[in-house]
Amino acid sequence: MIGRLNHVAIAVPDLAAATAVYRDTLGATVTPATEQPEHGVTVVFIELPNTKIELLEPLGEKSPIQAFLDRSPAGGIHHVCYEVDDIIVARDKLKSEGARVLGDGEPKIGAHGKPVLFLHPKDMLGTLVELEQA
Ligand SMILES: CC[C@@H](C(=O)O)C(=O)SCCNC(=O)CCNC(=O)[C@H](O)C(C)(C)COP(=O)(O)OP(=O)(O)OC[C@H]1O[C@@H](n2cnc3c(N)ncnc32)[C@H](O)[C@@H]1OP(=O)(O)O
Ligand SMILES: [Co+2]
Repeated sequence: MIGRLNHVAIAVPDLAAATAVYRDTLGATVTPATEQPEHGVTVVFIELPNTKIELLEPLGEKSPIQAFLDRSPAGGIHHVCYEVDDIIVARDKLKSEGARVLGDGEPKIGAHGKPVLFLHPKDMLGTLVELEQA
């Protein structure tokens, strides 16, 4: 059911400093920072030849990544994002097999303008999984 690895996300306490590491130290191509108020994060994408790295900084009072950063103040790998052809078909199959879909269970529009959903890390081998419609 899952297809390409769309991105690996890293939660960071300081987005500008993290972007500089990828741009200046690692020599990668980076996108401008974009606020995603519906998701409670500000995002920079690092464009690699075969996938992307998504740097995430908390935005607003109720950011979903704040508790993660409280536990790991230096930051760390937060989620992986896989592409699926049909996010509703994928969601319903996963739910029927007992996986918990986070939030109200309905897709939101993600950073690439496509529908996304998140699966609880306790149902996915301790890893938060994002699904993005291809
Ligand atoms: C920019 C848009 C979009 C895109 O297009 O790419 C994005 O990527 S948005 C990214 C941010 N949005 C989200 O992460 C939404 C989904 N996440 C959530 O709803 C929450 O973060 C969460 C997964 C429910 C966790 O919230 P938290 O407040 O940390 O909950 P708990 O404290 O109850 O944690 C429960 C349990 O799970 C462990 N945990 C939490 N986060 C992670 C994680 N990222 N990876 C692995 N494990 C995680 C946490 O440690 C707890 O474990 P125990 O202590 O053993 O119970
Ligand atoms: Co993501």
